[in-house]
Amino acid sequence: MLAGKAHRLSAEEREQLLPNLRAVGWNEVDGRDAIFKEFHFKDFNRAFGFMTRVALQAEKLDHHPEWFNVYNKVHITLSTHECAGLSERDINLATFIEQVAASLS
Ligand SMILES: C[C@H](O)[C@H](O)[C@H]1CNC2=NC(N)=NC(=O)C2=N1
Repeated sequence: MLAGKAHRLSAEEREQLLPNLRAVGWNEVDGRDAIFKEFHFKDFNRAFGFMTRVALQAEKLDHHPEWFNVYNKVHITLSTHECAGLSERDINLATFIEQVAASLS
């Protein structure tokens, strides 16, 4: 799960890993090494159901999102404190988040 220390993704790793996430709406944050996406659901129930599933997995992975929710919207920023930037942990969590969102829409 948390195998060893997190390292900031290299340029090569970014080129390999980020396009898939960009293609589904994740963007790099200006002025900070992090990724961001805005999710919209049908209603609060769907949004909170989504957050609940993500929260349980985040706790399992010991890797947690920075997020903001109003009604049916959930804004998520992912970054890794340990390396002060984007690591593979963020990619893994974003990939899991996509699976949950797909199963709820
Ligand atoms: C002490 C604890 O393991 C760390 O603070 C974990 C918890 N959750 C985390 N979440 C995120 N997004 N980045 C981290 O570096 C991180 N570190």
